[in-house]
Amino acid sequence: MAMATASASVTAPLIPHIIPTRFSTRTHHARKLKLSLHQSPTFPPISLPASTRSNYISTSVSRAYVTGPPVVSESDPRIDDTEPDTDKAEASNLISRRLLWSLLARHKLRLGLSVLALVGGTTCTLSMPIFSGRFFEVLIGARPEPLWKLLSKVGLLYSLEPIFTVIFVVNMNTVWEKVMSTLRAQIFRRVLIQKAEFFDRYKVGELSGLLTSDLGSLKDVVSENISRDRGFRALSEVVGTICILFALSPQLAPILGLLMLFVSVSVATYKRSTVPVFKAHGIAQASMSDCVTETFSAIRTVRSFCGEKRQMLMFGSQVLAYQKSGIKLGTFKSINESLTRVAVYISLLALYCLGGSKVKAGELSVGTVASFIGYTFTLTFAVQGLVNTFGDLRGTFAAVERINSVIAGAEIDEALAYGLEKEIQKKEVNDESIKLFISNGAFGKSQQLDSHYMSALKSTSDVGRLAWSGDVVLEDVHFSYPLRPDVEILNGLNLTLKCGTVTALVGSSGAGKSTIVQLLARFYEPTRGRITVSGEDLRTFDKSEWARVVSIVNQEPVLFSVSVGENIAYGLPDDIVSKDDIIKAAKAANAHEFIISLPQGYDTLVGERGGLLSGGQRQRIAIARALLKNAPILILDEATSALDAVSERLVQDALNHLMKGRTTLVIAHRLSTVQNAHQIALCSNGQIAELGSHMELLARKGQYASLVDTQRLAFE
Ligand SMILES: Nc1ncnc2c1ncn2[C@@H]1O[C@H](COP(=O)(O)OP(=O)(O)OP(=O)(O)O)[C@@H](O)[C@H]1O
Repeated sequence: MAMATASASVTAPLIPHIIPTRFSTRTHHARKLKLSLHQSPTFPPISLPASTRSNYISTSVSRAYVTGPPVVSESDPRIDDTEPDTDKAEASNLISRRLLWSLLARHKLRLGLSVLALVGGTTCTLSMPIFSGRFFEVLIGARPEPLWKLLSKVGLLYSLEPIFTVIFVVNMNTVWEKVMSTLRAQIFRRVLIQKAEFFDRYKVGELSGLLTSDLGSLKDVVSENISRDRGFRALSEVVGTICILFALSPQLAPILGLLMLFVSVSVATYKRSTVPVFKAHGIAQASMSDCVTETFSAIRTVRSFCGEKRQMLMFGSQVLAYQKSGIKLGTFKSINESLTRVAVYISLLALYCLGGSKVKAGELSVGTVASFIGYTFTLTFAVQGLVNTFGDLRGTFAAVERINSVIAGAEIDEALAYGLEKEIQKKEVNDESIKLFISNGAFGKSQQLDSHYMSALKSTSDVGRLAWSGDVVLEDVHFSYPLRPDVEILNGLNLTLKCGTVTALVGSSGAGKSTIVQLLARFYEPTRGRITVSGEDLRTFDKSEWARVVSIVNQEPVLFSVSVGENIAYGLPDDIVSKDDIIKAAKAANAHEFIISLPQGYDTLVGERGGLLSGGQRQRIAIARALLKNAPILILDEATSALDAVSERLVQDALNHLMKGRTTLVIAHRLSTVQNAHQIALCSNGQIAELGSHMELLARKGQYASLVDTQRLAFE
């Protein structure tokens, strides 16, 4: 583009008009589950790997579903899980041609207007050289038309062309921005409802790349190609120019037109082949900036190791690499720019020779040759724009394939997806940002909510009531992480968390304590066995409902980079939380005092992941957040080891307050917590090996007693 503009400025004096981006005992449940994995009523069906399917249809899973009636009868048409292969392929591709068309079809009026403006603008552009030719003919007296009349027509063309351009660009851009917003929102939602193993498999950077650079490439294919010398306009200008050349001079057009096409395509293809040089310069710049970021973010480590010289060496070599690629880039830039001119010069020279001789022989008018000069420029720039557009398309196809391959190979967490769908539907339809996530059928029939499945799930009030009044029981729980299916982490674990009491979970590192927490939080589901609350299998509740009754406070709580107040209010993300409630929660969490001493009090920003606060402050905010949430079940990864004595006491007081009256499971790190718990469970070899009070377990002189012996100091 820059090159084209530069070249255009050279030619501008010659030709003034060239101015150049988702239950009973037996196999029903297993079948239903298998089905729903294939035929999500909310999202396009996803084909599962064979290993995953067999997990879901194992008898142990059906055993898990012993609480409710069968949801889907044998006659239900959805039981048939065979689908045509083409449908499967189409369904697994989130971004398909069909989807893009259906999203574009929502903007028929704007698209129609764009097409009209494109035709109008191209007509104006392509008419200009004709009028230039006539202008010369009038000047030399070869055309008996008054000059003012001709100039007024030229003036009209000059006024209309920019108007058509504005109408075309504004409408195309608006339509594409809207399509891209819907796509971006839907991909975000699709990633958000993936099973936990999806996030084990892909790095955060890879996922954010899908939504930023990959989707950005799809956006650019239109946004960057609606300018005068790219995309549709370039295509229409190339086709139009060739037609006009033939109409003006059937003798000259085959030779000149083909020559111009050949030269322009060759130059444009060569220029396109230099794109890696431009990219290499960008990569050199990125490495230089990575080096700066790494050095200054780890400045204390650099200083403590006297690493300044090493960092200088590293930065120096990056600077030299950047310099080298910059010089190379400059050379290629100038070659590219010159080549554009060479393309124009060759075409012009051929025109002067052939056209000139025809004029001399009286076979062609001066005006026609003058028009040909204009078309030489139009064709040269339009062809180069077109080659660039095709190059962009290649990158876009690769990006779309990347998005589709990541999404197609993944499984939607259905219990989460259904709950989310219900939530979205509850929201005010006027809320613009939620509207983006409502696909209105654009993502296929399967996007509609399966009310049959939904009605089978227990209502929200049920979960809350059951969790506040009943025990949470892990019954014969077996579990392997999906990414390591051969390694059984839990093998027939049984544990009852008595309602309103504290259970301390202890065990050696890697025993599976955090895994139990992950299952209780339903980040993963047991491979065999079940977890119940008041006797009801957790899988009969959608995950959003379950999430509302469980609070988790981690060892290293993650805060969002918003204000302290907003972080506490996140305990109830869908509600408007009053400042009084936030302060109440903060006070109960021993956090109020330090918060009001911050520069902007509750409005103080906490920085990335809460980095502007101390570890103890972050934990107390997380505790305040959990207090505000007021969930009946509490999971605590007690961690006070990193805190000083004062912080530790403040955090411990806050935790004691939080645990009161709740069914609590705490991965205990401190002896005092273990001693004060109603029961202690020792996890070993994927099972609860010992269970009882501190004194009972000590008297047993088993693993717990030796753990206390060997780690007494750590506990205290
Ligand atoms: N996402 C995962 N995918 C695969 N394996 C995992 C995953 N998370 C944990 N594991 C494995 O599961 C086993 C149990 O890990 P877990 O984190 O539950 O132990 P833990 O008792 O909490 O240990 P610690 O006290 O050190 O935190 C370990 O062998 C670990 O490597």
